[in-house]
Amino acid sequence: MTVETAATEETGGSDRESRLAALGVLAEQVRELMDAVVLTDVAEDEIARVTEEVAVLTERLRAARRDTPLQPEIAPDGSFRHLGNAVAGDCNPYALPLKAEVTPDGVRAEPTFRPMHEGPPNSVHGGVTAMILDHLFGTAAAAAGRLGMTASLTVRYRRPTPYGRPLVADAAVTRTEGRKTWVDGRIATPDGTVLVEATGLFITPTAWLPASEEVADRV
Ligand SMILES: CCCCC/C=C\C/C=C\C/C=C\C/C=C\CCCC(=O)SCCNC(=O)CCNC(=O)[C@H](O)C(C)(C)COP(=O)(O)OP(=O)(O)OC[C@H]1O[C@@H](n2cnc3c(N)ncnc32)[C@H](O)[C@@H]1OP(=O)(O)O
Repeated sequence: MTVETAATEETGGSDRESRLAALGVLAEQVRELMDAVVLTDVAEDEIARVTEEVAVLTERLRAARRDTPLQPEIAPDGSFRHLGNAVAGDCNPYALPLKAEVTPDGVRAEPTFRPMHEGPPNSVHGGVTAMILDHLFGTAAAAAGRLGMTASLTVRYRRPTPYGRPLVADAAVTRTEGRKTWVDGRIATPDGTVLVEATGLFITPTAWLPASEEVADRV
């Protein structure tokens, strides 16, 4: 696997960056739209009118399209980014997007879930929290120079996870063996009450071994 480097200033990189920033703003607006859909209580005829308008906007965006979402790349500032990713991608409305920071122990994030992530009444779907931990764990492995695919993820749900308020998530590599990397982590409230905890096994595909070293310092 190779990770492309985003275009430089000389090759029109700033135009591309400006477009990507605009796409990020659009994606965030669509997240607002998704929450508005799950919470709306407007009348049926208004729902029908809004649906028509959204259909028109969908066709406008389809006027020019790529074959895939934006792929992993090295940003102009040298950091790794995957703007089309379903968890961390700024340009993917499905993404939270998760912002992970590397710490001396592993990685850390402050996710805030949204009403659209509803699972059990008034709390976040367990598949969504598992997905966030999966990605955070992959980031911890990558930051340790061990970029991998999830081979298994064991999740323990301790308390219902609320949406609408900032939580704390962290992850750290606990063991390595050849191409295998084990990661532990959790999502908790800011005062330390554990909501979800998990253990993951990540395996570095042989083809990813060179990219693994390249990406480590850029996470
Ligand atoms: C995803 C983003 C990629 C972008 C990368 C670019 C830059 C990244 C920078 C930062 C990244 C930040 C975060 C994102 C990273 C990841 C987070 C999201 C991760 C995902 O969302 S990812 C999707 C779900 N994931 C899959 O879609 C995997 C499908 N699967 C496979 O692709 C293969 O299955 C694979 C590669 C797992 C193994 O394939 P392989 O051929 O390399 O392995 P092989 O068979 O040789 O086995 C070698 C040894 O592992 C043992 N072993 C194998 N599988 C095992 C299992 N499941 N459980 C327990 N042990 C297992 C064997 O028993 C043997 O053990 P032993 O050596 O002891 O005998």
